[in-house]
Amino acid sequence: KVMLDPVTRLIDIDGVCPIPALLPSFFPTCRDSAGPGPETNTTTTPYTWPLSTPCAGTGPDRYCVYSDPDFAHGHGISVITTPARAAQLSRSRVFTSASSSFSVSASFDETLNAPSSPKWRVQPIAGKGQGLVAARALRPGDVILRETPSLMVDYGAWAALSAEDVRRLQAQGVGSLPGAHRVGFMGLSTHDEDGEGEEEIRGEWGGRGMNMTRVEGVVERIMETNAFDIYHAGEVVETEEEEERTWYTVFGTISRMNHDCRPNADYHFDAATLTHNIHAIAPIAPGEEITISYIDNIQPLAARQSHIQRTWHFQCTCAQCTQPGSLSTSSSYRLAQLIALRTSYLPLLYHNPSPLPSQPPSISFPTPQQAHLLLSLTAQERLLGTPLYEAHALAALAHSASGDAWGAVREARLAEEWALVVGKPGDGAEVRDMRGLAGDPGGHWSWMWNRRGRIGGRKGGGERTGEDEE
Ligand SMILES: C[S@@+](CC[C@H](N)C(=O)[O-])C[C@H]1O[C@@H](n2cnc3c(N)ncnc32)[C@H](O)[C@@H]1O
Repeated sequence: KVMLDPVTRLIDIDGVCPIPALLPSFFPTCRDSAGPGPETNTTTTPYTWPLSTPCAGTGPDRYCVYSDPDFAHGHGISVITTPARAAQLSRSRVFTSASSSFSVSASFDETLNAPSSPKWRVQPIAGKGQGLVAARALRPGDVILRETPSLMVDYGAWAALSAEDVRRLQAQGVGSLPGAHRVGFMGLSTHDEDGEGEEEIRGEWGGRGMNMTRVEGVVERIMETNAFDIYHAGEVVETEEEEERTWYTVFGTISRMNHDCRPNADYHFDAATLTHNIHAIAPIAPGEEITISYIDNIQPLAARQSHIQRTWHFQCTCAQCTQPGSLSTSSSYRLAQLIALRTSYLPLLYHNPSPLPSQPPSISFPTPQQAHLLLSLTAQERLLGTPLYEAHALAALAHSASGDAWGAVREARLAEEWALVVGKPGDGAEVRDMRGLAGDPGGHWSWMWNRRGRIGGRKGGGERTGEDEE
């Protein structure tokens, strides 16, 4: 039974937890109807969502707000999803293992009236609203900021529910965050098409003076302006399809970071700790703005600008977008070549099922010359971080495939370095593969692949025969 309360406009499920988001302390017994999931190992303890209403929809299309105000040492989190997926999420390590609990690296600075840390602060940036600025010198690879989500919305909600229901659940999710977190969320930017600008709603949430329809609209625009797509948040899933599902996610402080087509920081989401991680990919001086790219920045100027305008409604004026005409033309020729090379050879790195193949793939390797052109174009375009890792990794494979051990070692070491700078795990597949190639080129799966390919696909690093000779 799902009912809409005519006064509160909230959904009442079976008369349980009628308005928990507004009065959490009055409903301490509200429990996730999905119940705790099975323990994944002996060191974990079952987890139940302290709050799990309101809901909308029925059957498999039933979506609820799951909230935990104590999550991440009192930072709090709200999640909108189905009971089944909430149960999958509640089985992940971050919820079941005390050692995985994480403290958000920001604290609130009363003088600045904004969150801050020894590494960064939030402050006004000319022409961009607020932004993040380095509080001290940062080097490539430094972790600048780690943060758990404020609100995560399962993309399935938009297919299953009406837009009004999604809006209502989103506002409820925000209402269930702890007070300071909620105020911070409501202060996030809502730059939208109508040029309405920022709106702030402070004060008593759900109080009589609060117009909930307006709040729902503001929360929706905050989501549109600030959300990241997160693929797989660590849920304990059973199928690959389930793992592919996406979360529309806002982070209280990371959402303050502005865009640059050639940013000095990059991000990656760590599902094991449910944290978004921001890393420096260039040296950043104290007082310099810390930026990320909102888009795939290896695109021509017009495509970058139209994506930014369409989604975030601002004209990108970063250095890359405002080069003098002749430099901009050169850049577009370079980008066209860069994109062609990446399209041909990047699948070599991201070959399924593992990020780097343990089985030699059927696709072709670049020649060392092509790989070095790709590296040079990447550097000429001032692309750092992931594109540079990818270019060095392809160059390492190209040298290895053609039997040049010294070139392979040099490029594999650089690829390993850039993989670590952008936050790829030290024991992850990408780093292990490059470390393995640098340590023992002759034992790597790619060694002499071009030669082996030419003599009929003989696999393995067996002894060379007369056939191998040129
Ligand atoms: C995710 S928010 C970033 C934080 C925001 N500046 C604030 O004050 O909270 C995205 C919005 O910031 C502004 N913004 C981000 N990058 C910008 C840039 N390079 N130039 C101008 N405005 C920018 C745009 O209004 C955009 O819609």
